Amino acid sequence: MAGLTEHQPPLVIDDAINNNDDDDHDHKCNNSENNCSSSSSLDKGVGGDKDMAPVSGSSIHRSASRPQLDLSGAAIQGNFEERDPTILLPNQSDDISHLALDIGGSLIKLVYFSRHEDRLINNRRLKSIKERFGLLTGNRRSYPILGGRLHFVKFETHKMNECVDFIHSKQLHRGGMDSHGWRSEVPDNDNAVIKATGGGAYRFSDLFKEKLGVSIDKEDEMNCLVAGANFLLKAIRHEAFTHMEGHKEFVQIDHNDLFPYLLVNIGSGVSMIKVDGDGKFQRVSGTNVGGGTYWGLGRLLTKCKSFDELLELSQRGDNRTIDMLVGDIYGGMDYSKIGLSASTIASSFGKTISENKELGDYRPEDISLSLLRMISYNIGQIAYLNALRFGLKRIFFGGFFIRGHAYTMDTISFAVQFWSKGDAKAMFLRHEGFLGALGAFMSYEKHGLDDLMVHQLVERFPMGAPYIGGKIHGPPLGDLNEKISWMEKFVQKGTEITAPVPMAPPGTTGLGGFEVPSSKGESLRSDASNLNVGVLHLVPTLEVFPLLADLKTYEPNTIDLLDRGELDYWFTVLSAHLPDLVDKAVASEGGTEDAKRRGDAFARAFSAHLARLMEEPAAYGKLGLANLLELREECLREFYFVDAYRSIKQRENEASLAVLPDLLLELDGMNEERRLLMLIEGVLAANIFDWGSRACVDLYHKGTIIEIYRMSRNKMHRPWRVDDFDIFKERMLGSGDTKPHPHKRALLFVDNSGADIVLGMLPLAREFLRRGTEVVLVANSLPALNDVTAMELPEIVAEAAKHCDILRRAAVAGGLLVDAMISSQDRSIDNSSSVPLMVVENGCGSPCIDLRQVSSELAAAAKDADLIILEGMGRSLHTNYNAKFKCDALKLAMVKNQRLAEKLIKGNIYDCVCRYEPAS
Ligand SMILES: Nc1ncnc2c1ncn2[C@@H]1O[C@H](COP(=O)(O)OP(=O)(O)O)[C@@H](O)[C@H]1O
Ligand SMILES: CC(C)(COP(=O)(O)O)[C@@H](O)C(=O)NCCC(=O)O
Ligand SMILES: [Mn+2]
Repeated sequence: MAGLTEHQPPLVIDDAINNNDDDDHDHKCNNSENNCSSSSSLDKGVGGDKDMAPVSGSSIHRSASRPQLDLSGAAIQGNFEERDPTILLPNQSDDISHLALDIGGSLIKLVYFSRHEDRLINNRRLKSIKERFGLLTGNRRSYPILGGRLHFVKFETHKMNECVDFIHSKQLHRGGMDSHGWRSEVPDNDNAVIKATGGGAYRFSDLFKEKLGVSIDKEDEMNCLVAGANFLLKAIRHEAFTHMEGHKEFVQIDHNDLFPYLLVNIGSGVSMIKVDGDGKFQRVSGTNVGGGTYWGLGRLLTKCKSFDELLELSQRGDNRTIDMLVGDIYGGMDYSKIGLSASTIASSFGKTISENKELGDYRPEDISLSLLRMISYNIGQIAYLNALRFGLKRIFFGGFFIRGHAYTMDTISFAVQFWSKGDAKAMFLRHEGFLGALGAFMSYEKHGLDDLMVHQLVERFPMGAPYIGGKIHGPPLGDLNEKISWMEKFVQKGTEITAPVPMAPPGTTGLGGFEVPSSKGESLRSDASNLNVGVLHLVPTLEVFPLLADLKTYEPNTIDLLDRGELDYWFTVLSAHLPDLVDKAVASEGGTEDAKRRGDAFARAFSAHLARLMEEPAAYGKLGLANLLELREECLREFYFVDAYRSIKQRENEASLAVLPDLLLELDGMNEERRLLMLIEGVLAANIFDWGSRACVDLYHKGTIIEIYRMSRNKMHRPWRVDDFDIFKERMLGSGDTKPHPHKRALLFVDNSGADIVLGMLPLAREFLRRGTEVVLVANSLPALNDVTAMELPEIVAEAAKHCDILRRAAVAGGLLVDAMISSQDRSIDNSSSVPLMVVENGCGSPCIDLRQVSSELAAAAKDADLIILEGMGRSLHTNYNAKFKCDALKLAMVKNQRLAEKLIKGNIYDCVCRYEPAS
């Protein structure tokens, strides 16, 4: 649709409990043998149809802990004999709840929320776990917002008709509010009310009534700006950042120390608001020289057709031809006595008076830059003066004038820094232009957004849409086909993918002067501001892992990609892995034409993200290796690759289960001490099955799964590179006559499918069970590489339990084995005679884990745990290697990457880590 001047990715609000949702309802899954089955392996019971891949539950998850596609009631449409028949997803819905507008002098900002029906939890394992940990008994708060997304769109105000058409085409105006403040599905909208703020709420009130039949409920603009800013600053981890000399840094906001601050909203005009708390504020100043001035004057002086064009021109400008500099007045010298360098602007546009030149004699590029600097600097200065007036140290800048533009932010920051002598700080917001609209949205009563916590929001990155900037028809995540064609179109505009956003430091002289922007690229990329904003999913059930020793100092990432060498290395590794991954992904969906198209689009989208991050590592927030690895998984899901390694996982599970009985027999013939060593060795050896590691994948060509496993075991010589085994053994077995009490509950964070889980972690779990320690297997909510998921574990455990009484009784006690397997009489006997073996999902879909955001069931399971075992590179090295816990912690991994081995443990590839840290 032509009316969209630019697109902002949606703030996605979603829910973990309800296995429902997705707005991509018209995607057709064209593959009969794959994942579009309507029932899961669990629903079928253990030992069910082996031909069905044990991957999905009642829904296919697409984002961490957030189910995306509702497959319930899925049915083949048309001829069953046909190859690749279309499957309908009748319950896939995308009903719209709220719409709020901010109609400003230049732009209309639109925020709308789409939600999804609550669905029943029909997963037995989940139900049993939730019952066990009291998660179904009403001790959680009830969340009024469950499932859905917040979408952000903007239009130019003079194209109001297109905005109205957009609202109409999406039927965003239909329906009134129900008792929860939600839009109810009433067909007629006589009483429908839309919240709106900004001057246009008054100006266009009649038009809305006339064209859409809705009334506008006007909300105070300042109120909305403040509400929007407070929400963003409290609820989003990487919302605010500083930007100085091309360097962007995220600011951790302490919620208890947020107020007071100065909010400077640079829209058409500029408002400066002193904010003292929620709803407590005062508009203390403003200036009429704002975004409208830049856009208006700039248009007149340069004949630019769009704001972006004007901004883009400034990239190639040199303001020295327009501005009168200190050096011009002082014969090329600094005026150092008062701290002014020769390149300081003495008078904006000052040079244009003295020469005998017409407008046409000046380069539009230079004019645009002078204008941009004049206005940005002026606003920065006035903002600082107001901060000074009220003793405020922090100034947050919002409004669409900023547009994520590096030079604008640097100029403002410079002004604040220069005049305050470093005392006050300019900060910017990633959702810069949507503060008012968000505030209007929040003014709907009982929406539940205002008491959200940081850990309940998961940020994802927008795919597809951001890359084509202006000409977008709807929210980027709306429709798979559209998404793919965006990526396809993008190939034609190929250069833009890698065209750098000019982010190079402008280079200040340090004395108040700026050099010209040293732009790397030819143009301002149209998606520059879009890509700064991630997609936010609200997952009300996420919690902080309660066993973290100190949340404040916890940093999940071991490797900080701000180190350029590291970033370059991982960029190369992930790029090199891409073709292979695409092959696997396409094959996992049956290798159809549709799958190939999606595979192609995925590769492009992921490459584009990598390229973007290479240019600006902080584009999406603070970047660590875990974020990159997660981005890859999210990107796969974005293009509907549900589980790229599905068949590999299945094959490896089967091969490993076949040799498990022999292994258990061998272990049972050993004494305790030897057995414990063998078990830990076994975990480390089996961790070699990692399809994310280039080196390991190369190895797999050299033998069968079992041969590689044996080879790996045979190479397990102690001491390992990090070897705390003896301390761990002492805690487990004691020394001399002292027999320590067994742990009460162990949380085993498992990693890969196949040998890793079956021959490594399950036998270890069995040892704990044998010793009377309850075991909780903690596995991914969503697939990531070849990692085993919580959904797949019950079936694996059931298979293993066929050969092992300890596992069987514990699995029964833990509610893992379903009725089909045993009679209820057996169950009651078994229940009383074993500690339970349980499975919980961890709340994420990545090979790494950020323990600030885990599933509520994991958090509940952690309450009684006194030992945690983190296994695998992703969970115990890339993330959490330095994490400290309130309980005993064992970190086990084989290092399958040479660079990491050198850096982290001063060792080599295939070295092992057995790090044990007693409770701190
Ligand atoms: N695509 C765009 N079209 C027009 N103006 C834009 C665009 N992107 C950024 N701007 C800048 O943003 C300003 C509007 O900011 P905004 O926060 O929306 O304020 P308002 O509510 O007054 O419209 C414009 O005056 C212009 O400087
Ligand atoms: C993605 C991984 C962390 C998974 O490792 P795991 O947690 O399974 O031990 C690992 O495969 C990895 O770091 N790969 C990097 C790429 C490479 O070395 O080729
Ligand atoms: Mn793994």
